[in-house]
Amino acid sequence: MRHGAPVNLHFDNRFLRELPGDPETGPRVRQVEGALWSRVAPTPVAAPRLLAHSAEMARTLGIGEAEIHAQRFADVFAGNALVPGMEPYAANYGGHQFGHWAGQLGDGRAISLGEAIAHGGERWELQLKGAGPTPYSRTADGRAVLRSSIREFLCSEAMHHLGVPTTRALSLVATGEAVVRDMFYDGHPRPEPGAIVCRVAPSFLRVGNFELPYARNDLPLLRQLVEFCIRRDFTHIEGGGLEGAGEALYAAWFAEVCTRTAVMVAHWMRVGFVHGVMNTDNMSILGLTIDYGPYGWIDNYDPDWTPNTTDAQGRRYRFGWQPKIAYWNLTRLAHAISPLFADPQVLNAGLQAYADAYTREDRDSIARKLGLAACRDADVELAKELHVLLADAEVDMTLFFRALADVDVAVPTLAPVAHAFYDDDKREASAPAFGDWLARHAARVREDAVDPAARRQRMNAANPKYVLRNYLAQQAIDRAEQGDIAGVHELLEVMRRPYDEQPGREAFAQPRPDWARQKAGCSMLSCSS
Ligand SMILES: Nc1ncnc2c1ncn2[C@@H]1O[C@H](COP(=O)(O)OP(=O)(O)OP(=O)(O)O)[C@@H](O)[C@H]1O
Ligand SMILES: [Mg+2]
Repeated sequence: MRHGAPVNLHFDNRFLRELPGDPETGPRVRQVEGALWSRVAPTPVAAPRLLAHSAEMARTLGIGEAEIHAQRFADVFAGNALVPGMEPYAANYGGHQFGHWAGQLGDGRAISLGEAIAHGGERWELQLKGAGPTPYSRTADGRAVLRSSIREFLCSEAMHHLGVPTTRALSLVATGEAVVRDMFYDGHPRPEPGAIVCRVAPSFLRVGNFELPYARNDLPLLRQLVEFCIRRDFTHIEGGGLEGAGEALYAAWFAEVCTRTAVMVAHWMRVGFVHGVMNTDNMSILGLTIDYGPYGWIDNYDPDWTPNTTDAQGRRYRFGWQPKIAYWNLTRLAHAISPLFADPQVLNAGLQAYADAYTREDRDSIARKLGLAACRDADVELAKELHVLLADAEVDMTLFFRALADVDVAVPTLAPVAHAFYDDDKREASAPAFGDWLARHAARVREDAVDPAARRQRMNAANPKYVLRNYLAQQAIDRAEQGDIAGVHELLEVMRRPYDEQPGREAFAQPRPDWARQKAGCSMLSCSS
């Protein structure tokens, strides 16, 4: 591995310094006990080539444009070279997958490079996804394919610009190597181009990091991790007069994890995002959206929809269940940390904080999406009735809410939202019901006596014009697989300003075309990535 300093970053690797690690280094697959991480270097790839980067993320890290376009940048973020201060490792975690305890999982293809300290002093962990085998790779290859890397790269940044708490993406690098995948697990493996995304977040700690020491009854390790997480990632709690307060501090921390998770999920529901694999190993302790695998975006409003074909049977991770699944995941975390409490009942306050925060955020979303000054109890019912109508009549969620601002509340009609319907017959059949709902909504809006321009602005800031529709991402992927990366750049550009009207870019704010209804990648995704 080559060393050098092309990319100017300063590292302070507290996770490695302050927490116990695995004495063995390298990728030999193994159970790792008594340790929270294992040193392992990325496996170099044949021909690193930068395909795309996030200008915002690079700026935040203090990486200049000239550095980005040097070959050295692609080498570093493909795992072929290290910047001084980088100390690659894989984290050790477990998880509940589809409701069942799965034992040790860990970073099987993610390799953290270190904790970069930005100019403002913020801490940003840099992590390569697809960087080669680690002790946690089990039977898999440690790699990622281009299609899934494009999806992770674009969605991380799209979510950020939508105001949804998320891990970020700095770069997308082609490896010049093929990766063999059986996309639908149907016995048809084929070679696909490989790629690596460099993800960025203040921390990649997950619920599963806490569950594993609990499952192994390693309480000292569990306590060390909780204390470290508070000290490093929740400094405001630590400084809040609870120093050394043990259980009270832990309980305050748990409640904040719960609150942040509620905020995150409420945003998902606001923008129509379906995560697809809400296993506890994919739940960030910081309340960030993590692991952009078989995720999808709601086209026609359907609370029962999941894009994940691996979950087609029970549809555990369907859109409408996300709030309760997140709650269940938090009960797993509560369980995991319960041995640290003389009376674990205190953790119920944290779970209650989840419920309260979700209700609060959801009501805030309702008010903003419907253009109301504040959400009253009756408005929650109004929103529920709308959801039923949208689902029954097969109406596009994004288009409908965006167009709702165009309905004249003095004389409400269906015309401004008519283009959001996928089916003409269903539109005709549901017109009276929608007419009735729009009339009641308009009457409710009039009660607020808010300036129409201000109301419109507020609605537009909650109802995005542009989301990363599944078929749009797939079109960019199809082009990229043919060697044309421009579609990825174009989508990234559009998704940088999702709430703005962007004249000339109307093609990105259309209903899902018919051909995309049942096409792989557009409505169905497996975990094969
Ligand atoms: N190609 C692979 N090689 C090795 N391990 C893998 C691979 N794909 C997934 N895993 C591992 O399988 C487990 C569950 O996979 P999941 O699909 O949730 O994660 P992921 O997409 O790889 O990563 P992340 O959660 O880091 O975004 C994790 O331990 C993950 O590291
Ligand atoms: Mg994962």
